[in-house]
Order: sequence, then C-alpha cells, then structure tokens
Amino acid sequence: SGGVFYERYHSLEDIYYWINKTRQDHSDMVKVILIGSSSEKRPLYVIKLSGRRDEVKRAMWLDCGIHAREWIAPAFCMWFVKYALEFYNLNTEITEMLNNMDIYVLTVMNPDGYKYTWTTDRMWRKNRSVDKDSECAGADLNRNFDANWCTKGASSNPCDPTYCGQFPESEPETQAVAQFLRSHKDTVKLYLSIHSYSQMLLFPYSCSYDEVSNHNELFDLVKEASTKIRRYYKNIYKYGPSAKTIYLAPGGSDDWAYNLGIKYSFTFELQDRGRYGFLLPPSFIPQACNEALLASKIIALHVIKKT
Ligand SMILES: NCCCCC[C@@H](C[SeH])C(=O)O
Ligand SMILES: [Zn+2]
Ligand SMILES: [Zn+2]
Repeated sequence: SGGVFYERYHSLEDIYYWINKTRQDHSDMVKVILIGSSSEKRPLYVIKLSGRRDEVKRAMWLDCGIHAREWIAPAFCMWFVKYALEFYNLNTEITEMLNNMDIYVLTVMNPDGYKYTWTTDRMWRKNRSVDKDSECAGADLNRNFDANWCTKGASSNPCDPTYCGQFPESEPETQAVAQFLRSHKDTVKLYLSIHSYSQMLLFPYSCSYDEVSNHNELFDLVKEASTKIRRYYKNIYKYGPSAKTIYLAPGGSDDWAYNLGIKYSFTFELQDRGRYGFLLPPSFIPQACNEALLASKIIALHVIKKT
C-alpha cells in the first residue's frame, strides 16, 4: 500500500506528516515520543513500535539522518517502519523481532541540516547550530558524543565538516539522543545508526584501534550479514571494526552507545560505493533499503537470542 511513496525521498515537512499519519493509522502498535528539539527548535520525534503483546524486556534503537546529505538513511527508517507494520504477523523474522523487542526509530536526527540540504546546500553534513565566535555554522553530530571527544579524526575548527562542537553533547540533537539512551540503557540492547555512502557494516571502536570485548561476536554478525547481502542481492558490503575498516572517527554515537553498555552497536554505511554517492537516485531506494533490512534482521534476531 502506498508503495511508490517509499520509493521517493521526502521533504522534512512530508516526513513530519508521515510520522503523525503512521501513528494515526497504527495506534495499536505505534507511539510517538518527543525526545527533544534541534538547534533551530524543530522537534525530534521517535516512533516506538511495539508488538501487540504485553510489556517486553528489550528494545532496539535505530537512528537515521544524523548527517543531512545522506538522504538514503531517513528513507531506510521510513522503509523499516512501513515493513515492520505491514509484515508483523506475516513475516516470521519481523514478528519475532516485534514480539521480543520494542523498536525506537528516530527518522531524522538532524532535521535542521536535512531541511538545509533541500533548500540551500545538498551536500551539507552537519547540524545548523550557530557558533557566535565563528562565521561558520554546524557541528558534526557524529563527532559530538562523549567518546574520546575531538581527538584524531575530528576537527576543532567550526568551519570543518567534522567539527566536534564546543564540548561533548554541546549540540541539542546529541543531548536528546544521549539523554534518551541513558534513561533507557537497561532495556536498549541494540544500537543501529544509518549513514551513507560506501556500503559498509561497522562496529566499535572508531575512536581508537582498540578491540571491543565482544569483537569476535560482532565481527561474525557483520560477516554473516555481508555474506547474505551478497548472496541475495549480489551486492558487496565491507565489514569490520570502524577505525580499521573506514577511518578513525572519535565522538561517534555508536562508540558512545557501546560504552554506555549497549554491547550490540553498529553503524551502517548504505549504498552506493561512489558512482552517485550521496545523490543516490530514488530508483535505488528499494534495493538499498532491502539490503539494510536484511542486515538489521540478522543482527536483531541474534540479539534476541543472546540477551
Ligand atoms: N562512529 C563512526 C563510525 C565510522 C564513521 C562513520 C561515518 C559515517 Se558518514 C562518519 O561519521 O564519518
Ligand atoms: Zn554519515
Ligand atoms: Zn558516510
């Protein structure tokens, strides 16, 4: 139903409308939680998906759109929500997921930046906070978390695309997510952050070359996901610990979530590998989202078994 809607990119206003319509159309499985607001005072709405059972003890977190220009990410969050609601009680994996874990989905973590890519600069990455001491705007929200903050792989120059912000959690968007996860850290067992591009399935650490305690388990998970994507969708995803697999990137949401105690923490870089890059045409949305959905299912079902 409304399939073509999910094969398009949508403006920020359309996404806010979609969030509210989804809640109205599925009031038995959907709650909308306001977790904070952006630096330009736009709301940060989290969609909470629950199966029709009583309280479950686990939850999973999925955020998209932390980086403004990575439009395939919010498209995936919307695809994921539509799929979960449409196939609950029809598809075994999604039914198993929703019967055993609530799913929190933050469709656009950086609404100001996303809006800016629709109105002004399609290649914008950061949020749109204004630093009074600089003529440049915006901090990189994926360098603003409290995990080896502003060390190698981030910049302290407000004009740089990887500007770490004035201090850890200086940005309202970072604060909102960190606050929500801190207050739900006993139930959230899986953290997924969706980005583009370069087709990679990554896990901590990216703030250092240190290996996490459950490195082998996380490595096997992303290896299995990559293998299945290659088999079913004939597409190649690299996988491994972030620092070694992509680059050093301190202050990342996944490293911070891991250190908070969410031991299953991943960053996905979706399609493509550079032919279109951030300008991935809408015709690629279905396959890019199905690849990410497959990886999400594999990881979520493992987490349910193990926690
Ligand atoms: N914790 C960061 C995981 C590795 C880097 C991910 C990319 C996504 Se565009 C980045 O934030 O530069
Ligand atoms: Zn990104
Ligand atoms: Zn990226």
